[in-house]
Amino acid sequence: MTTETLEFQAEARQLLQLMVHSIYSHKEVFLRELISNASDALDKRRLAGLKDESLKAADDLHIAIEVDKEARTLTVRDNGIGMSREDVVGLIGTIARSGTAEMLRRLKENKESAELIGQFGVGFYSVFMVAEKVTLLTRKAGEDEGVRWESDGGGTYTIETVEDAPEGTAVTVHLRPADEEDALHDYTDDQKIREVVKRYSDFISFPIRMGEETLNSMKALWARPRSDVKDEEYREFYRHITHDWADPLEIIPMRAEGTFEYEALLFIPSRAPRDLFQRDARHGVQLYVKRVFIMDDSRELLPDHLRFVKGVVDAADLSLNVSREILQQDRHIQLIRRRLAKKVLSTIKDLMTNDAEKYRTFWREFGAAVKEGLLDGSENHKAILDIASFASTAGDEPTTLADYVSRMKDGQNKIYYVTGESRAQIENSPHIEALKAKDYEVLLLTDPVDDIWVDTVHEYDGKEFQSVTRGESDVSAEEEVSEEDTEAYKAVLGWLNDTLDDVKDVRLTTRLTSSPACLVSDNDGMTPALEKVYKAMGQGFPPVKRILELNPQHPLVSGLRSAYEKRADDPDLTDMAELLYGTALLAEGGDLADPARFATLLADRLSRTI
Ligand SMILES: Nc1ncnc2c1ncn2[C@@H]1O[C@H](COP(=O)(O)OP(=O)(O)OP(=O)(O)O)[C@@H](O)[C@H]1O
Repeated sequence: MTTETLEFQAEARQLLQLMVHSIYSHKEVFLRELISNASDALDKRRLAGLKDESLKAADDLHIAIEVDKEARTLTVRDNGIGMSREDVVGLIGTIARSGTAEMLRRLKENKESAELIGQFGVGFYSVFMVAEKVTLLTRKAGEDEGVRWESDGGGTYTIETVEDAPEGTAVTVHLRPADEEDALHDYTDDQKIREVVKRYSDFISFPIRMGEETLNSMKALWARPRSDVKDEEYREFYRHITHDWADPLEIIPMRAEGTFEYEALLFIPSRAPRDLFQRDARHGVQLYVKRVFIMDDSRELLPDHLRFVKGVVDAADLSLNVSREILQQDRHIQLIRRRLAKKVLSTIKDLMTNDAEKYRTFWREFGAAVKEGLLDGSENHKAILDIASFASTAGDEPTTLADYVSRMKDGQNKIYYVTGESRAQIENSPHIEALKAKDYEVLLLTDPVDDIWVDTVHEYDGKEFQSVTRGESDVSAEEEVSEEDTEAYKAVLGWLNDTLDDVKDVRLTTRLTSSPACLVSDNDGMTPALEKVYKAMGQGFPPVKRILELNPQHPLVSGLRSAYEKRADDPDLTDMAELLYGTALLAEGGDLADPARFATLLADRLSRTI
């Protein structure tokens, strides 16, 4: 058979370089990675056999560890799904994993990169921390020919077809000489191997054998009572199923007995994945049926707004052949989903009371996703509002709604909020001046989803949500607009209304104390932030016109009035009107339609005042 020499893909080469020169002190994790891959391959093999008679799996699915002290090799062998030639080139020769570029960047930048390697969990390539050379022999289930792959971790690898490979995969590591100083232990030592397997891979559900001896207990972690399981075991398991290097924020074991039995072991990660808001991203938990792995990324078992939750659900009464379509309709699955969702939310509620810091991390990472649950008419609105927190004018720390309500002033009966892109942009918005003057608190909502749920959820604890940028102000620092002012401004307001094409109406307000003007929406009108959300979703709308509100107490506004009374035809006044409108737009963080024109008008005005 001819042997071909191929090059690793560029990113893969870089990663290999880092492995070969690694000074990471826990190099033994390479064994964890090989066992983890073998275990995944065995899961896939068993599943393939269930789905296709002709692929009926060998009875004895297992992992074997073989050592040759003379040759200084360690082999991890499985009789799992195996790989075809294309698989090997595609899976081993390249790195498709998302986030690799980011990982490489951080590894290169970071001085302590050695420790980061372990944290990232670099998979198969970690073997090059301990290997001079690696040989992989594999045959895919159902195929006749096998493949032999070999590399020393430099820029290339060789690959050849072989006739007599056993089904499954064997990875043979040609070990570098042991060097305790470099944290290179002797991985041909039985005792060391036992220790490493026990430490990292005890829960693997297939036997890991060395000679006659089985090294792992194989106990499914979710089937063991919590009091029996060490936190470290949970964390290893979490790493095994998620490939997340950071420890989970919270571990939630569950068990239901009775008519429909299931066990679940859920994890709340400590940070959000970068694709949390990508529609087609992989999310969800693993589904098992009576300890048999059925599928990854099952999104049917948790509502979408909890898609970041990881873990395992083992249902007793499902068919092993269950498909995603069946899952979507299955009554029991819906029941499980409701229970899991309730449990996750109640766990967060407990965190709020018992571990404020963890709660804050949770909400910072996942709050925006959880709030999506407020949109779907789900039964958990109340539970979600209870665990939500929001930035507010009351202080730097986010507040819960319950705390907001407890701080409400006498006479205040609504929960006021303003939406926008960032706290900095909205906390000084002119709209909240009057509320500030009265010392009313305003929630500062900055997630895109906030603009939508405030429309579907109308109240909390009997208190209505009220946007400060919509409708007539019902909170005035002063009295109502006086009749005198109404009369005096009638003419100039009419003229402004005709002059400014971009606004729907111009009126006086008492909601402003220090700003000259602001823009508000009709009570049922769309807010600018919501317009942006729709635009981002690809839904355009004709621009929605808003109402320009003026503060009659402001010298600019009263000045404009008296100027208009004296010289209504002066073209300068039109420029002033435009500047006034532009200022209101800028004050709320909006975008000017023609910034250059605004700047020219402003410069022109200013130069005349010098
Ligand atoms: N023993 C094996 N049997 C079958 N396929 C394997 C085996 N080892 C690796 N593979 C295939 O190669 C791919 C790459 O493995 P690698 O360990 O680099 O990444 P991963 O397992 O996907 O992610 P990670 O190791 O970071 O968890 C695997 O996803 C799998 O498809």
